[in-house]
Amino acid sequence: MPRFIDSSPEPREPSLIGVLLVNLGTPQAPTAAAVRPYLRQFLSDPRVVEIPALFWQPILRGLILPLRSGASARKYASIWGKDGSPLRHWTEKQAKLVKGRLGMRHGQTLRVAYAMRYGEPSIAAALDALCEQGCERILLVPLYPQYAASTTATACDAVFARLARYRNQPALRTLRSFHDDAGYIDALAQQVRQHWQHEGRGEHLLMSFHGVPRFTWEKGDPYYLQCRQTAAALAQALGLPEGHHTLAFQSRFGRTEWLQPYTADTLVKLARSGVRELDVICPGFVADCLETLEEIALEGKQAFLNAGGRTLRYIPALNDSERWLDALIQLIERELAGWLTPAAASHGS
Ligand SMILES: C=CC1=C(C)c2cc3[nH]c(cc4nc(cc5[nH]c(cc1n2)c(C)c5CCC(=O)O)C(CCC(=O)O)=C4C)c(C)c3C=C
Ligand SMILES: [Fe+2]
Ligand SMILES: [Fe+2]
Repeated sequence: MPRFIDSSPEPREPSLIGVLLVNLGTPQAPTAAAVRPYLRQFLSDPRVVEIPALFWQPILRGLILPLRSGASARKYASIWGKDGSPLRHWTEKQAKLVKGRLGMRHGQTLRVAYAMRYGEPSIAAALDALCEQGCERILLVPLYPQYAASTTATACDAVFARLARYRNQPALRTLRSFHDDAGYIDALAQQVRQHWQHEGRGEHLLMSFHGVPRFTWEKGDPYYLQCRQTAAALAQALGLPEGHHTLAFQSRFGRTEWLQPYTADTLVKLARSGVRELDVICPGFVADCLETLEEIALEGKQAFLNAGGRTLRYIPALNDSERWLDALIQLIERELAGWLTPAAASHGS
């Protein structure tokens, strides 16, 4: 690989804008052989596991990967659809819908692509393709409502690292977070109301976010604060009184303390405190994935029932819902503002 990626000297289509949607990534198949390289890439990211590689790599390769790959693959198998991984399916669909909607308004000037931070399609390949098509301005949209170094920042890192190899770099903007965006909160509230209307309403709403180690908050990561702000805004939008909603953090990994309260403990506590019918939403995931469909809708439900609960209804992620697409388009157009008008207008026709 050359130090710099040189583009050909002929002029291309003038100044297009590229929108790159990025989500976490997923294995190619629900098998140990496919989960292993995915987990290796994911858990070797120093933004995700903040232990010096010298200590961590032997543990990861000698212990974690051999033990976890098979177990994780079985979990993936339980949620794998006819379209493969739900996370990939929904992300691809979101990109297609964004492309269609933005295309109607700015088709001449915009290109839309999606990529995964770990696995395929890679950020490097998607970025190269956008620049090959003539995009001289790129908007990066990490699909994480709440900013975390382990998600948003590492997606940006991967884009910056690829651009570091370019001779002729595009201009770049990044969407930092949208945890308190009115359109996003409205889309979540609508998702809950629709669920209440069609599936019935539980006595209590649990809002479960993916956890991160507690020390990341102490070191300045705004993730904890932003999750609390999202939860408060959603409870307010739904008019939920105090005592009828709870915030918790799921998916703990490793031995260090993570953000509390833990979702697993909270499910048991709620059941023991007499809640019989529980609704659960995971506002930090804009696409359904292993962590929602398996950890909450299957495992979490079982834990709640075992502790005395009667029903746990999982409220699907925003996926391809109308209001979420509206909100996403609005977020993108707001970020693109100075680029689209009047500059885009002069290229458009
Ligand atoms: C939504 C935000 C996410 C944050 C923050 C996050 C932090 C984080 N995750 C791990 C470890 C694992 N996460 C895994 C799956 C997974 N994580 C997210 C999102 C966030 N992670 C998603 C969307 C998914 C699902 C992917 C899919 O294919 O559906 C996994 C893999 C599955 C497993 O083996 O359990 C691990 C491992 C850490 C350590 C971390 C913060 C430090
Ligand atoms: Fe995760
Ligand atoms: Fe998990």
